[in-house]
Amino acid sequence: MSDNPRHSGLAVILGRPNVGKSTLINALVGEKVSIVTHKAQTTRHRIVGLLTRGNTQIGLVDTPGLHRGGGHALNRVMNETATGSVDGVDLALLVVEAGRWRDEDAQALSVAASGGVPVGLIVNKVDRVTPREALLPFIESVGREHDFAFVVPLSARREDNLEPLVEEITRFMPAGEFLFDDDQLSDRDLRFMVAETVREKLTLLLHQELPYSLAVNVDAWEEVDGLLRIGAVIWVARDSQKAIVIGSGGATLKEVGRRARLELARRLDRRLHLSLWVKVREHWPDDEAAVRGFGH
Ligand SMILES: Nc1nc2c(ncn2[C@@H]2O[C@H](COP(=O)(O)OP(=O)(O)OP(=O)(O)O)[C@@H](O)[C@H]2O)c(=O)[nH]1
Repeated sequence: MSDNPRHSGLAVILGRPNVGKSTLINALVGEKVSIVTHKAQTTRHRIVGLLTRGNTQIGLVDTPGLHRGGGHALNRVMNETATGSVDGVDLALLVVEAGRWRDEDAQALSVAASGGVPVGLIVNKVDRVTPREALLPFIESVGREHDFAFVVPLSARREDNLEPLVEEITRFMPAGEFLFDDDQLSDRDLRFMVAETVREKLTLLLHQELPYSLAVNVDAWEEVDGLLRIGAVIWVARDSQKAIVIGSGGATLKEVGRRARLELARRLDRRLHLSLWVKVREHWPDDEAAVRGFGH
């Protein structure tokens, strides 16, 4: 038995879109908790992934990417979510892309620093930089932007150099009982996980044509004799998008349902039936009430 006291806390992950935040969280937690695609703006929700190592439990808070401009209500809500997510955490982690520092990175840094907590710098995608020494001038120049608590260069995609990051984060977790159950991977409920899985399959299948203006809402959930029946609505903004989501002869929607069902049956470890409907709600990304109603 160890007498070491437990430590538990929250680390928020910030960074402009596409720097690899979701990939990093997935690599750290070792389970898919957030969707990853090649497109920016896929992470719209605040997500907590949990990492428990020995006596320390780290809650990772994901944020939507920080967007400039914010003409759409959707962007505004996303920026507010990102800004609010630094409140009440123990550590902020700023993720940047090796060799690329942009205005949006500076913006993300100012959000990270606004909480008054230590900010650690993560330089991701180092696999793209050869030779490795070419990284040093970049790290030095970004280091001048803020008094960072630490700097860890890594590759989230290749899961390279993650351990030093976990050690650094661990140093900033305050003493205290675990905030979450040991085996809990995500604080989001199962319905949310189902909605995200459906949205992910749609995003992957419709890559070029995909409207960002797409949301998934689980509205039926019933378990009878070991069979889980789930119903979900895919909301789109226009009739033309509805046609794209359904596909010729319903093929696209059917394939989305098939892929989502297979993955969910495996993850939830039970038999399930998934029904999907497509509904139109015009211009929902411009409608702040609708955006909030969808849980952003
Ligand atoms: N080469 C390389 N690519 C990476 C690495 N980490 C992530 N990527 C890629 O970068 C792209 C964006 O990754 P995401 O994890 O979706 O980025 P994000 O910061 O969560 O993006 P938003 O959801 O838009 O905020 C994906 O194509 C990833 O595969 C890495 O270490 N090396």
